[in-house]
Amino acid sequence: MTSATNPVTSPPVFHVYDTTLRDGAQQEGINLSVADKLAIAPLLDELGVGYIEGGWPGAVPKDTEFFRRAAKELDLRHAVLAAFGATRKAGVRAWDDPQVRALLDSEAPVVTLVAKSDVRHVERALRTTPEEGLAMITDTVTFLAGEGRRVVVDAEHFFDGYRYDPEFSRAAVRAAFEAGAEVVALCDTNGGMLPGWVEQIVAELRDDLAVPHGRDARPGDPLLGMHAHNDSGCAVANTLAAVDAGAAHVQGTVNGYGERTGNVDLLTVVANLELKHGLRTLAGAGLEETTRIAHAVSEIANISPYARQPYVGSSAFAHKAGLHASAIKVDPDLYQHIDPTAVGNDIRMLVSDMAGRASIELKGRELGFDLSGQSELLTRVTSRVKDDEANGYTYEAADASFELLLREEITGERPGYFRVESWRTIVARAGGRGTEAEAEATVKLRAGGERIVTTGEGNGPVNALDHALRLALTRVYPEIEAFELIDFKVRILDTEQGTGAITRVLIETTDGVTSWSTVGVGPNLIEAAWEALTDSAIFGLVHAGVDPR
Ligand SMILES: CC(=O)SCCNC(=O)CCNC(=O)[C@H](O)C(C)(C)COP(=O)(O)OP(=O)(O)OC[C@H]1O[C@@H](n2cnc3c(N)ncnc32)[C@H](O)[C@@H]1OP(=O)(O)O
Ligand SMILES: CC(=O)C(=O)O
Repeated sequence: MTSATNPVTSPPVFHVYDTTLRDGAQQEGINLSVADKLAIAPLLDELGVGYIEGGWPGAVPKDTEFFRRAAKELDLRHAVLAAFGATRKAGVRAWDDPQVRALLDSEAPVVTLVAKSDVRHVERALRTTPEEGLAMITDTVTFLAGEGRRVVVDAEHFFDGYRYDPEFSRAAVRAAFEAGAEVVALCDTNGGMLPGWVEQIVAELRDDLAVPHGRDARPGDPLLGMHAHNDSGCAVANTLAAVDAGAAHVQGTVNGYGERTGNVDLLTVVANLELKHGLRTLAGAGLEETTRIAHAVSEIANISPYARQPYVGSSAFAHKAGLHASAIKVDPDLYQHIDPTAVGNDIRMLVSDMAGRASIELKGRELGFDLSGQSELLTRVTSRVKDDEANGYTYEAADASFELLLREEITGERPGYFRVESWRTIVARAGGRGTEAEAEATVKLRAGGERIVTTGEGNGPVNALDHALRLALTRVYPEIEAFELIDFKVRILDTEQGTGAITRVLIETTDGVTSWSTVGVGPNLIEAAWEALTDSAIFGLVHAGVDPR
């Protein structure tokens, strides 16, 4: 039912070229250390890309160091390293240009040269003639190929240049091939192309230069490649259009990191090529490791994963609408374009006011409860979820609270770890504005056959309540010590009845191994937080396998 097909063709020549460590690092907010790059490269190799562009040695000191250490420390099984740099400067000889020499010194087997292929850039940015612009390409490629390096040329601004003056852009690509470049990657540097334009230009250029179509290419043939940016939101479509038109080399970055709106997401491109086009493009662990590797790279880059990222995002196979769930119950493929396990991802059911009984049954299954055939229970839970959500709760962001609700409906009661008698909190400020507030909370509860009264302090009322609750429960349930509150979100909601605002609090707790989220709703922040805190403690104890004492 899914539109995916199994990989059927292994083209004799097809390059997956990763530039996360170079172009990806050009993203605002990313700053990769040498150690970060040395940690990401093996992940890319494990995925099975053919090329890892490590950076620009000679221009960026960290990148010079990366290549020095990579030669000693990396043991790549599938990928080769590529050093990125520019063609020689205008008016100097290639071997005299220190930046060209730095590319040789990097000892990378592949050198990728950014070359101007838009005549306006040659004249206005390089401030030289078209003839010298072409000579810069010819000389630099000839020199590096003569030194035994495999050369890729990134034809910068190729598409914009071709639309303005096709003759010069074509001549730039021809010059690169004639001087010995193995691949010329056509760059949509400004990211403004549309798929139809790309397809037409690549096809035209391939015909003009007699470059074989990717599907017919043999080792040693000149290859065209695609390097896309996402400024018009078409980077993936443009890359696929280039492949359709005969490109046999795709460049991109993990998670689409890159300048401005990013480079093309190489993971999406590869998943589309493998699962939709039936092309085997990866040499290593392959697609099933994609989700893990996407998240590992985002962890190292210190960028939160994007939930709605195609294929690998946590929402990529998350289903919210009740009607979807009812069909998924029959056959998951009815609402999925591929089997998520093909890319190492998983289906998830979201519980909300849009849920139906099928959603609850499937969510229950996900949580380990078989609710099939329990029609009355499913109806009860569904309507309780809808009522609660109308009152401000949100279960799709609080799986743990939903599980407690479900357990309560199944057994008729909440797990009885403790019984709260009362709680209160006060905030005091010693001086005026700018002085630190101090909060204190007192909790009275019954647990383990005793009455426990504790006082906790904190830098705010919720923090003080958390401390007091923990102090009380730890006496009977020392397991609580491992729990830590890691996220706290507050939202003020308007009630539908127009009786004023209510507050919703979502908290995330970890035991160091897993984490869980709970929700609380109340007329103010403190009451809402108290509900979320107590749910969090109960859920943590249930999942630690602790019996009520
Ligand atoms: C499209 C892309 O994303 S390509 C990758 C871009 N990445 C980066 O820029 C990151 C690393 N860059 C750097 O460290 C610096 O910008 C450097 C070292 C490359 C250049 O910095 P500087 O030496 O200070 O040069 P400056 O900024 O003054 O000017 C750039 C020079 O490169 C020349 N140049 C620019 N593009 C090219 C090119 N494709 N080929 C050859 N020369 C080029 C310019 O004409 C100018 O030459 P000039 O010094 O003779 O005037
Ligand atoms: C080379 C490159 O990164 C570009 O043209 O976008």
